[in-house]
Amino acid sequence: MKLPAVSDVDRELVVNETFGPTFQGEGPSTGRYAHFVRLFGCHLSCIWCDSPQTHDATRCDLADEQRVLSIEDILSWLAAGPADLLVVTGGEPLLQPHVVGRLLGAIRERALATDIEIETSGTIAPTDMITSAVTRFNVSPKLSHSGLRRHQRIRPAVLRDLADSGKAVWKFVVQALDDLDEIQELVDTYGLHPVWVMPEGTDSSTVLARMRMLADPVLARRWNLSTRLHTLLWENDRGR
Ligand SMILES: Nc1nc2[nH]cc(C(=O)O)c2c(=O)[nH]1
Ligand code: SF4
Ligand SMILES: [Mg+2]
Repeated sequence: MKLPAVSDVDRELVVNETFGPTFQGEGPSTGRYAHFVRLFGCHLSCIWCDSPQTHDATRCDLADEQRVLSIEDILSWLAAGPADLLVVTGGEPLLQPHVVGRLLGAIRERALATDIEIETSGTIAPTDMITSAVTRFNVSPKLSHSGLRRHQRIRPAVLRDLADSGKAVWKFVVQALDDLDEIQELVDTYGLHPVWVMPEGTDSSTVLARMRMLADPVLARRWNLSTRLHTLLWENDRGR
């Protein structure tokens, strides 16, 4: 019997941009030398989304923002400038699970990155292949200020899956001090640990002001505080 050929869909990624070297700007690896693949597409629509070009046709010309790259294209790009940390972000990277799994497997096989992180909203469960390839999931469950309904942004089974992977950190985007109570409820309900709190903001003065507002209250809860280093350094520049 003739086996079906692997479909193109399994070999090709829909990408918004690749960039680096730069620094990982968020979460536990902040400051690390890093390369980024930003995948196209997101099923959510957070009011304050800082990457609308990945999915929001009302704000961006999406035809201009997407390109189809093969796994080999990305491997060649990484081989040309060897990565220490590869960050796969979006959009929502877990919308392309099969091809992302194959890509990450190939990167591991060829040792093209020391560590791999995925930035995800925590609303789509990762495949086993992805989970075994990554160093860490930086999971950002969205709070009510995202404008999303709770059932869109909080998927209990997915949160449990990610927590069970042993590779998740929980990075919450915060605008105001009241948001910390909302995080606490999610942390207590779903057993989320460790917690990272990160200010929402796409300009350095907002990020700094919110970090100053958050510092003591975050310490009081024994949580971690993330900056947005790329925003402090380069404001809202694309490809940084
Ligand atoms: N430097 C830098 N670090 C980042 N960490 C997460 C990012 C993202 O857009 O998900 C990001 C980004 O866009 N730039
Ligand atoms: S989940 Fe991320 S990419 Fe999607 S709309 Fe929200 S902030 Fe933007
Ligand atoms: Mg960003």
